[in-house]
Amino acid sequence: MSWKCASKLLHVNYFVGSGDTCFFCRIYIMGLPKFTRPKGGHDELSSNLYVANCGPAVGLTLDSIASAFSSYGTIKGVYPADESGCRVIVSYHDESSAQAALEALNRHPCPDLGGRSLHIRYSVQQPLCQAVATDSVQVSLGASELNIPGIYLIHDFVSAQEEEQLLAAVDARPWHRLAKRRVQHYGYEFCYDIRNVNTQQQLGELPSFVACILEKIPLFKKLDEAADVSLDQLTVNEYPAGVGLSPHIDTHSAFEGSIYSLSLSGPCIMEFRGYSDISTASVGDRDTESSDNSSNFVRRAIYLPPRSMLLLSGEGRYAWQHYIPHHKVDMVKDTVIRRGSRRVSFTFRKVRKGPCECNYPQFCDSQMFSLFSNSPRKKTPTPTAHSSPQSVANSPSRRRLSVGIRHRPLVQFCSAASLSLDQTQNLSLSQSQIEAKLCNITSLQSASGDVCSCRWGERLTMYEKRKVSLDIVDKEAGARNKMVDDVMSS
Ligand SMILES: O=C(O)CCC(=O)C(=O)O
Ligand SMILES: [Fe+2]
Repeated sequence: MSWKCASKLLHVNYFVGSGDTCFFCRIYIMGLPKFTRPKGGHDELSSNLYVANCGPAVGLTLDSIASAFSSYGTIKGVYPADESGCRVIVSYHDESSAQAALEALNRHPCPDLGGRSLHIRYSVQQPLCQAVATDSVQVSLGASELNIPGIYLIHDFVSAQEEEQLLAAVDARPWHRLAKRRVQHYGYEFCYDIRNVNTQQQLGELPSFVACILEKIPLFKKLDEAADVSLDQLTVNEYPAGVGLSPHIDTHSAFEGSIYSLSLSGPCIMEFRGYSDISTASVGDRDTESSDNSSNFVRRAIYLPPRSMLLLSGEGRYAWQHYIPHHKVDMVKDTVIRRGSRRVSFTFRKVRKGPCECNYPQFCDSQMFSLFSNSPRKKTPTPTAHSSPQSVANSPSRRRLSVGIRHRPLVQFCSAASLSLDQTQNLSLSQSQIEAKLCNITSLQSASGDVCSCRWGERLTMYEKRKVSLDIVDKEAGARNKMVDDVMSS
């Protein structure tokens, strides 16, 4: 029996049975039901057997196992029970065959399987709906089906041989361990605490082993006008099987428009979360690891097979969060896939030298300030909700009052000014002093252009939660304007 690989009809017939690994994708295709590991000491009679000490990892092919067990009845199939390679499910048409096999083979050396002693129990079938995450969203196989402006996917961007060489190259270099995954940085280091790069410290050119990828980036030129920018930052992520990535938008001020992400070794589902009404979203919502107001979001998902290259640009890059659900099993169309191996991604970006001037100021850390200033506004998507930041900014009585800047500028500010967070309380600085301290936050400006005081108040305790605000309050305007605050925190 052969099964079709879910990676888009390309790898047909590389499965000899359900549960095998696709030669190309290294994913398990589970076209048939999943079985639970039997619990407790009392096995319930079943037509399915859970057989331990048996499988490809101990030198037994699925075919040889099927042949040995077929002496006791007609077999429906033999499937890996998990990713170990040494536990399988043998499924019979009837319970009596399973019972006969269990009695004959359990804990006895099995001559047809090299004398190996098997540990056999009855196994129960798990309903398909339990095998797949229940919160799943329909997964697209291509970018046009995904239908998010600015997101493109090219399959087979690198060859299998290039993939092997790329993996060998990074595996020969030191990994930096994060909580759930390992990373390597080239060009510039990406600092996860401030979600930005340290532009003062260049690590060097991108390594020569990625030349084969950089050469092909202009292939995207037809799709994305920014495709010929010279990319200078690379983050390599290694995700163990089933490990994902939290929702985020890559910091606007850190990187220029286009972001390229090459998937290697294993597949994943990447999900995207956009606001159903983009105008009501704000910069504070860029990173929502803990909050999940799902009714405001539109969710989409795309299947990223190994060797595919994803491009995030335009709206998809600036206004949609992307993330990888922590799933070991996903549903792609009507096929259940299991993430059976690590996934290694190469994410290429171009470090931004000036402020971001995108058309999505709601999500832009460079432009957050100007939402509240008198300066002429750039073209932005028209807001409709009357309580949106834009409408506040455009209302004369609300101008020149307050600005909220999240997390990264505050940390940058404190470290540049050699201040502890406590010292920022009631600190008085001129606008130019602040600008100078804030390094590359060149868009920072006071609405009135006067002396500002950096106030640091009740939100200090939220610092740990990365939701901190630095409020730069125009002194002339006096106390913070409550309405602006309300909008900021809504
Ligand atoms: O692993 C990936 O493909 C995405 C990585 C990513 O989004 C990031 O590093 O910001
Ligand atoms: Fe990202």
